[in-house]
Amino acid sequence: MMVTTKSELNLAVLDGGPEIFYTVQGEGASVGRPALFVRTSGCNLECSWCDTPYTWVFSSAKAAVHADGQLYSRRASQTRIAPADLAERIGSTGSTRIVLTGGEPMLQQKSLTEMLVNLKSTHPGVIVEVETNGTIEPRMYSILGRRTGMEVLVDQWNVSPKLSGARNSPGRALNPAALSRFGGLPNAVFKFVIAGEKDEADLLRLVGPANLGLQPARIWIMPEGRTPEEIRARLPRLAELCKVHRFNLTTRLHIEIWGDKQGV
Ligand SMILES: Nc1nc2[nH]cc(C(=O)O)c2c(=O)[nH]1
Ligand code: SF4
Ligand SMILES: [Mg+2]
Repeated sequence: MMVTTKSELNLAVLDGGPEIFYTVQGEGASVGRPALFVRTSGCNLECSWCDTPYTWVFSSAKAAVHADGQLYSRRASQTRIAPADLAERIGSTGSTRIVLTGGEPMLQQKSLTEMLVNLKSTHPGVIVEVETNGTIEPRMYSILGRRTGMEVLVDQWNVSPKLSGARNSPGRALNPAALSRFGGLPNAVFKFVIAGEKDEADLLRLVGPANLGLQPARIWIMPEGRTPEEIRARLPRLAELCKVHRFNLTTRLHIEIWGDKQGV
């Protein structure tokens, strides 16, 4: 049975409709895998190097903290869709791998839970990945008399805690309770954007035994950069860091292929 409620999802806009696009996963543990991306709008962080500012820079105060300094119109940048309608749209593409990203998708986890209950009931084989900044823990909800939530519906969590190079206000980017919760999920992998040497030190402290105590095999490190040149310039140093600490290295494959474009 379809779940229908009034809680609509807020998605980013691409070509006048919701931002849904078929591409290859460009980052992290599933890099290179074909997948349908769905981009939610809205974020609880304000990363200076964010490559999707059109999902959250809707005030001049926010424009002032982003590297581009550009202000976006909320009206033009957001569109609403019912969870059941989104599930229908995703299902009709025949895609077998879905990546929910943002913005921060976990801000809308109740509506996404409804969407996924619908999608997985009609298309049980689809694999769902979520890109999250790791500040918001998954919760359980009662839907059609069943307890369910993202924790049971998501196949792979790509958790990307933000380090000091992202320049969020102190204490905001790292939620220790949420991070240790994700750390305890067997299907969560971690992806760290490295924007400079300070981020390398932050990373070693955060993943080390005194903090998260993450196994290096679950950690991917990725260069910050919105051009192929920036990414290539940073990769050699990150490769050495991976060799020393046994982290995994990821490029930003979609940037290398298509550049910094929306919908790829
Ligand atoms: N191809 C591609 N791979 C991605 N992996 C994570 C992305 C994101 O924006 O979260 C992303 C994206 O925007 N495009
Ligand atoms: S958490 Fe992600 S979407 Fe939000 S500001 Fe940072 S990079 Fe952008
Ligand atoms: Mg992206």
